[in-house]
Amino acid sequence: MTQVTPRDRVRTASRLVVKVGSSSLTTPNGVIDVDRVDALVDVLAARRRTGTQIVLVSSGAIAAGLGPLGLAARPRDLATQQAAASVGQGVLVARYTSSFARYGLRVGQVLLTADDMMRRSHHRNAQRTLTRLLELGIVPVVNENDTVATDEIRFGDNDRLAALVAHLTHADALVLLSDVDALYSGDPRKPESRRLAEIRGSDDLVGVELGRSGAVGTGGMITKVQAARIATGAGVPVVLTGAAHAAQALAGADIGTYFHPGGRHPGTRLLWLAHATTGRGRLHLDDGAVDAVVTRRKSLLPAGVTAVEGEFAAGDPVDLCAPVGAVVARGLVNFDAGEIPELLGRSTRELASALGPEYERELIHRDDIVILESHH
Ligand SMILES: Nc1ncnc2c1ncn2[C@@H]1O[C@H](COP(=O)(O)OP(=O)(O)O)[C@@H](O)[C@H]1O
Ligand SMILES: N[C@@H](CCC(=O)OP(=O)(O)O)C(=O)O
Repeated sequence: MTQVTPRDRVRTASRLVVKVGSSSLTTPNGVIDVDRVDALVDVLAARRRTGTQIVLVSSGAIAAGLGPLGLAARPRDLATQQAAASVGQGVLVARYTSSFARYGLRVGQVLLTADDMMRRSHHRNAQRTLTRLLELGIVPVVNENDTVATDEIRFGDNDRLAALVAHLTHADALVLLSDVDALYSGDPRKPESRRLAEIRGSDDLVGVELGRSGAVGTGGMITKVQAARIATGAGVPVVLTGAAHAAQALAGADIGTYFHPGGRHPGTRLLWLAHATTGRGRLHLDDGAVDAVVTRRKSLLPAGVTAVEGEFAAGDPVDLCAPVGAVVARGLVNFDAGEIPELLGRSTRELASALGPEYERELIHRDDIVILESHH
């Protein structure tokens, strides 16, 4: 009898998100490595044939645009990166389209921004589209919408985006494929570094050296571990391994690193906010407001705010600080920074009668607040 292992959750998953990094898809001179794309698609198509729904989160737009644009290395400036992504994304999706067509499968391109993951209305939109594509038997090929993303709002790496997509689509598992075959205790090129086969929680990561990436990738191990935290925090197990081991990883073999899922906790739409962004400004709360927001999970009203710092626009993430100054929560604010001073300390009813009914809304809706980990 075969033993049941945690990795059976990957082997038996009926919905999988698979993320593949730039370094696994392109050659160092900035063109798509057709053989490696085909090898990956062979594995995904085989799994698709067993009925598993697959969302492919694929990086590589910028890397695949370098060759066509005659660029020797990944450009530093955002505009040229965006130009490269614009050229490369088309090439990449064309390649996936023909590679999946060998198996009679179709792909659908989905380009997402951080906003699409954060804001309620956009979030539902993305969710609806992805779910419909899967129902139609299509393989969604997801990437960040690099051409419109600015430095501030950009993910920059697809690891965290993939974790959010896994949560959004209620995937059973997330598979992160890279050019390294596992998470190691230190730089994998050093002989003393050991493969970490399983991570059960943050304690297992104490002392692990998370380094930067190679030539074409962006996040290195830091963003992969962050992605694993986001996904496991939403109850989704994660396997991290090399793209060359994709078949074994999907079959639940003891390869790479398996991150055990935690219990699902509410508010995971905002995991991005907690893990992957910083506040664009700060709101200082009085004790009553801290209690309302953190303990009673209420919306933040202007009456409990004593001061505002920073330049931000309605919809931006801001940090919520306790009177002693510690950041206790983060939320998506409903007003521009410049509008807030005249609202401070005033009740919503008072504001509505003085300024008009549109000022009766909360400063931050409770669904748009995430309590930072140390304050749970
Ligand atoms: N502790 C570690 N364990 C494994 N790999 C690590 C570690 N620290 C840094 N790395 C580096 O992270 C790289 C993978 O990240 P990245 O280049 O961003 O990949 P991708 O393009 O697949 O997203 C590996 O090539 C490896 O050299
Ligand atoms: N959206 C970008 C992803 C950037 C990137 O290099 O990501 P990754 O290889 O996953 O670290 C692209 O397609 O080029």
